[in-house]
Amino acid sequence: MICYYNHPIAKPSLLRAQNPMAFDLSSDNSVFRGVSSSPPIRLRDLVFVVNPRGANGRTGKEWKKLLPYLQSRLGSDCNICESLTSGPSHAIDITREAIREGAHAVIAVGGDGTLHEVVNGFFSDGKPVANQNEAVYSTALGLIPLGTGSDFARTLGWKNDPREAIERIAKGVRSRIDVGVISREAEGSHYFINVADIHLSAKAGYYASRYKKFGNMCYVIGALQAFMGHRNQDLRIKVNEGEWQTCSQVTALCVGNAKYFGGGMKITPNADPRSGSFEVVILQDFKWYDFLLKLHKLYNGTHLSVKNVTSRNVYTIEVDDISGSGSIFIQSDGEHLGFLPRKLSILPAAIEMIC
Ligand SMILES: Nc1ncnc2c1ncn2[C@@H]1O[C@H](COP(=O)(O)OP(=O)(O)OP(=O)(O)O)[C@@H](O)[C@H]1O
Repeated sequence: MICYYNHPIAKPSLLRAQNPMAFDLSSDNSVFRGVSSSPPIRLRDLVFVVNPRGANGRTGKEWKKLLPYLQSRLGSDCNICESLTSGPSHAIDITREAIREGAHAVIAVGGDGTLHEVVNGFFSDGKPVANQNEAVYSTALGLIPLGTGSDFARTLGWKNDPREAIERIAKGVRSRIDVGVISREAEGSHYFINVADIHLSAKAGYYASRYKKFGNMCYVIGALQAFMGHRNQDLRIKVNEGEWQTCSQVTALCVGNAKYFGGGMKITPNADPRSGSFEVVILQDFKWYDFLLKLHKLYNGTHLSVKNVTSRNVYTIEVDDISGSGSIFIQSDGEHLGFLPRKLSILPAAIEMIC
């Protein structure tokens, strides 16, 4: 059965079974019982958070076509709740509400931006969102990749095939997946599942978001625009709570929980979201022509052997903008987070994901 969940503020009651002929809602909100004398049937509540505007509207169209298949494949075991997002950040609210109501899984349907918002919805005020039904299970994250870039799916080796994604959801196998927690002075925590990055790449991402109608080319256009007026900056970093060290003339600093950003650029090729650590790749003293000459290496992940590119495996990293310029862009999974404050730290956290 399908329940529709299209309100700006998610309505808890819509998580329940809707067909009284088939199911009788028990006093226990989390259990649906058959009306016959058969033993209790536990249906999994799956909340699909769909960005109808993802991939220039393709996500919404594909989702409509997919829904009958989803219903036939999962409908006998699951309550399928569809929730269409109405705009940026809505997926965060829907996810928090669904977790509080005891959903078994919240499934992001769209691109990396939607996935990023759903991941952020797993947390609130710096803590994991708690299920208010005191259920013994925790809510898992799921993904049907239907966006422009699908960078996270790429890291896990998943094809952009929604039916394959539905098979994964049907099997329901869960794994622990890392997420990065960004903490800034005077700001709440922010979470990423792909890559958090600082300076040129973040500025490029900011401009790229204006050219989404050009598909993956938007990232190249954004990068070229970002180089205009760009200046490399000295930064200090502290990894694994060790000593502060200066990194001179930083072009970009990328913290990878997963391997890709920018629609297929393999920026942190050794990152693994199941490892409990991040790969930090730092590009130093790059000129605009270095970027053009080495672009293909950034895409295929062979840039680590290039001069002025370093990579290290870290558990935590702190970044200090010693210039105090306040003009260094930061982004988290492609979301523009403003400018680097004097201090920023990145730590690991984890959630369960249907893999
Ligand atoms: N109804 C909506 N209208 C406009 N924007 C929306 C709506 N719902 C969500 N969004 C925003 O759209 C952004 C991009 O969505 P999404 O990631 O699904 O697609 P994409 O940009 O095509 O894919 P990718 O991020 O993989 O490149 C999200 O970060 C979200 O803030």
